Amino acid sequence: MSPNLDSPVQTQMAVAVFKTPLTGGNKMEGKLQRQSSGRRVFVQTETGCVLGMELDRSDNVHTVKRRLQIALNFPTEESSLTYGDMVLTNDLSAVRNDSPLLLKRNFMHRSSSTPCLSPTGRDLQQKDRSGPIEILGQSECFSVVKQMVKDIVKAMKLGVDPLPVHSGLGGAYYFRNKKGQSVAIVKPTDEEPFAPNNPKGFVGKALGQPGLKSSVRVGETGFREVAAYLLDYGRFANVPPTALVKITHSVFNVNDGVKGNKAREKKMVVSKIASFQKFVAHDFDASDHGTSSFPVASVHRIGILDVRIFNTDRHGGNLLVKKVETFGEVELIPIDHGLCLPETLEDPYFEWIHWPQASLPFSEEELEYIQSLDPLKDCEMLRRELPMIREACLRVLVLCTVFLKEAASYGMCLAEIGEMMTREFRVGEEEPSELEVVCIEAKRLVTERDVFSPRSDVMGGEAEFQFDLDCDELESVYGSKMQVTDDYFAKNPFSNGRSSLGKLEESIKEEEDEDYDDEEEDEDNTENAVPVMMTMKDSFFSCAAFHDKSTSLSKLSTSMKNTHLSDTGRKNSTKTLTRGKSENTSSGHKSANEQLQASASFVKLADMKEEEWVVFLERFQELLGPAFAKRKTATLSKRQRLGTSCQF
Ligand SMILES: Nc1ncnc2c1ncn2[C@@H]1O[C@H](COP(=O)(O)OP(=O)(O)OP(=O)(O)O)[C@@H](O)[C@H]1O
Repeated sequence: MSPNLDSPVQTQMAVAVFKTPLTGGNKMEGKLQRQSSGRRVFVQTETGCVLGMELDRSDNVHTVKRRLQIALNFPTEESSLTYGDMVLTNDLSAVRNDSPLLLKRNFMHRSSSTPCLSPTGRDLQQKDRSGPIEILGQSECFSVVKQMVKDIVKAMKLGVDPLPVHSGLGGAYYFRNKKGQSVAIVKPTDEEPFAPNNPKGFVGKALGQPGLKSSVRVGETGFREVAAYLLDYGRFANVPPTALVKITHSVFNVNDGVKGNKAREKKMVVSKIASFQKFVAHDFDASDHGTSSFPVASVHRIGILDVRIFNTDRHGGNLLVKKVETFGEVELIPIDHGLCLPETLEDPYFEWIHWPQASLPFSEEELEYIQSLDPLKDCEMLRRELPMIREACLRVLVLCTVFLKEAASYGMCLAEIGEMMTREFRVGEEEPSELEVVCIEAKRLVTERDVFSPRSDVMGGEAEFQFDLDCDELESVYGSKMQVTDDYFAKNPFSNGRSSLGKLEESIKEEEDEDYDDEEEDEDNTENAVPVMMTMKDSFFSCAAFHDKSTSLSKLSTSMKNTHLSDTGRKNSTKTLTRGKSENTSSGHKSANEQLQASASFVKLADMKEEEWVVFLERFQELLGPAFAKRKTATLSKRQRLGTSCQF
């Protein structure tokens, strides 16, 4: 048998043999599916081949691989079946109904241009009974999508073909109703930029490798689009309904062995995992038009979403603009959220950051919405609806939501929040954003808590602020499993959405108590005890009061407000990143995990153990006050210099 896992031709052939797609969604099959007590999964190979299969209770990784081997005619011994962060060894009980699984080859030197070998056409044992468009997920939020699917399937049966979208870097298709009107835009995950079947020449990577943004893997933008929709509670920011689907059609692109070349003479039906988003008729996008007519509320709402999901791709083209009846009014429709929720903090992109609307204060309603956000619930919901989502992405979501809530309750406006999240870029080098600086410091405090425990023998001397970016020597951020247990969030103090000040005071109080206990305990161990102050010495939070046991709460918070985040400290104590270098570095012999990690990351969230992460979040929240104070001072002096005024 040939090692032709990457063969796209097989994909087409295998799926074609399993069923005739346009009739595959018939009533009988739907019925069969519903009657089955088992789960249905969609297995995707690294080159995008998708196969739907029903799992019995007795199924395990071995039996699934065997079926794939028969169906797709490639050896599966040297491959792993992955499910988000999980590499499935044998047991499949964690896999939920309608989940996409990825079959990855174990060796790294693969090429997405492996020559295609013909399938044997042997009698296939596993039938793919799924219909032409299957929604992956059960959320009620998908009811709108269900109706669209029905309309499209009807039109497909009548021969109304989808139309390829020419703009954008990835493969995208407008699927239409029987009147020929666009109903949905479908973006297959294996046609993303750099993915094996990208129709626009941007190919060269296998699914699961770092993509256009190094903190978002190839093939993983689809579920992010869905996450943005699901997180947009009450359609606050107006994200169009979006679902993940398994979709079968001959319009989709499959490249041959030569990079970027399309070589399919005759179109064959092929199944893909794709994002499926409601098509919204619009007049232009935000890059084509002046922004002064954009409603303040719309800008704020989209900005709030972008901050929560750490959107790295909010450029003008990703904001559709629709004229409304009322004179001069427009509606904004945010699209393309495939590059949100990266696996690590990087440089976000917020087009709205310099729009005057973003500098206006949040309204009462917006503040209420922000305060009602609960990152615990968000994570629970996303794990439920999108079980393939990586914990690293959820950590970014939690961090950003906490940041947003704290910032808003401190009185920061959207522009200030966005600026604090954005990196400075000077002479080809990137410096960490203010948000990252706070994270780096919080992480240092967590580390020091471990290293400089009261009984530690280590006398560290200069507790220099260090951040090591030498990626090669570090355990992979993404590979290292975050030991997240079920009760993690029960313990996580950041889940209740309580006001920042209360939380801050509480944790400081706890810290005082803790320190007091430590003090008592260590009275007899003074030789070994490491003075906490020492560890703070060179921190850019060089605020002596911070850990002073005798400091009263009020004194403490005043002194923290007066603390300066020193720019020199920031420069000296953190390494800068050279954008070109970090993004263009050859992947060499590194694994996909290592390559992701080697991306432009100043601070890793995913490598912390559960307990560390909880402590980290506490420290992070405590450190935000001084950071906001510093930003306020900077904004004030800038305003004084420039004398700005915004009028709407
Ligand atoms: N929900 C939608 N409704 C209507 N048109 C849409 C929608 N989503 C996308 N489009 C159109 O399709 C085009 C391509 O979509 P999109 O930007 O999401 O694709 P992409 O390949 O991810 O693009 P990019 O390279 O800019 O990241 C958009 O510029 C827009 O014109």
